[in-house]
Amino acid sequence: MPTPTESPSPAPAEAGAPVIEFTDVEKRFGDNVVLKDLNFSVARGERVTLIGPSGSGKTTILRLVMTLEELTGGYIHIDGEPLTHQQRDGRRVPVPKKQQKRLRTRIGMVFQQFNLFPNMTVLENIIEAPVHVLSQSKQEATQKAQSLLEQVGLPDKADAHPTSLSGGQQQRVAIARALAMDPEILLLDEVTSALDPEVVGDVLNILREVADTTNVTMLIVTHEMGFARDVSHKVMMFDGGRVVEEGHPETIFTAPDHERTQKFLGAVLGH
Ligand SMILES: Nc1ncnc2c1ncn2[C@@H]1O[C@H](COP(=O)(O)OP(=O)(O)OP(=O)(O)O)[C@@H](O)[C@H]1O
Repeated sequence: MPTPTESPSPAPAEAGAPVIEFTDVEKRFGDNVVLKDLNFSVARGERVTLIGPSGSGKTTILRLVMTLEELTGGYIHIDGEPLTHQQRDGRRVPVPKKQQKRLRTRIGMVFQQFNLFPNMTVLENIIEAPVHVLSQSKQEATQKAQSLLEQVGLPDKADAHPTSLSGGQQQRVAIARALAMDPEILLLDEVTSALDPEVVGDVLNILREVADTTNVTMLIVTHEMGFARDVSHKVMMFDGGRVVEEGHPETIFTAPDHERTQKFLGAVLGH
């Protein structure tokens, strides 16, 4: 198990078919082409950090996987199944909504701004999807929620409302809510960017533990390069809507003579 100072070993070679696959993905907002002919794949259990200049489309990639944005070109496959569009008789057509919904239940996302339901208690936030989407009994979902609240260090907050919690506490609830669905894929979108510096470490340690103790596939957008280095098997750098560099974090973060890497690290670290 990696300690916080070690990088993880490469993802297992037997990982097999990709669990996330982008094929010729294009995303445009009006005339603004954000992603163009984007191709990459992520193996099962692999943890990949996306880095790149502001506006390069990192968040958009996560939101496309979560089906929060409409895919304007190309294909995304989850575990070999088309997520939003497929080819039929040489044409690109949408997949049935039911299929999209089913695949989506296997994906969890934690957002920069927590996105908890303010009118629900912490417990209600966590059990909402397991009960309504996975049809778990309320009792089963509540039991699991309690254990997740312990895992994130908030065992006595089940009845609290999100607004009465600090940012760090809200983010821990959001992590518990994502984990309550037992996701195969966890998307982390700058999850510490809205937090006070003194609580960032606590939240990252919870996520380190998730990385150490589960086989969940992770796509991570973060400015916390220490965290990225500790948990990622791979770092992918984006620019101009494409992957311009990828590699093991040790290679990417420590290549002193690599001009482009240094430029990107400078950009993300604000140097
Ligand atoms: N809902 C939207 N409507 C219009 N344009 C959008 C929308 N969401 C994102 N964009 C545009 O897409 C581009 C990529 O945004 P995105 O947030 O994915 O970049 P990012 O790499 O995550 O940036 P940052 O590091 O600053 O968070 C930007 O030009 C942004 O303005």
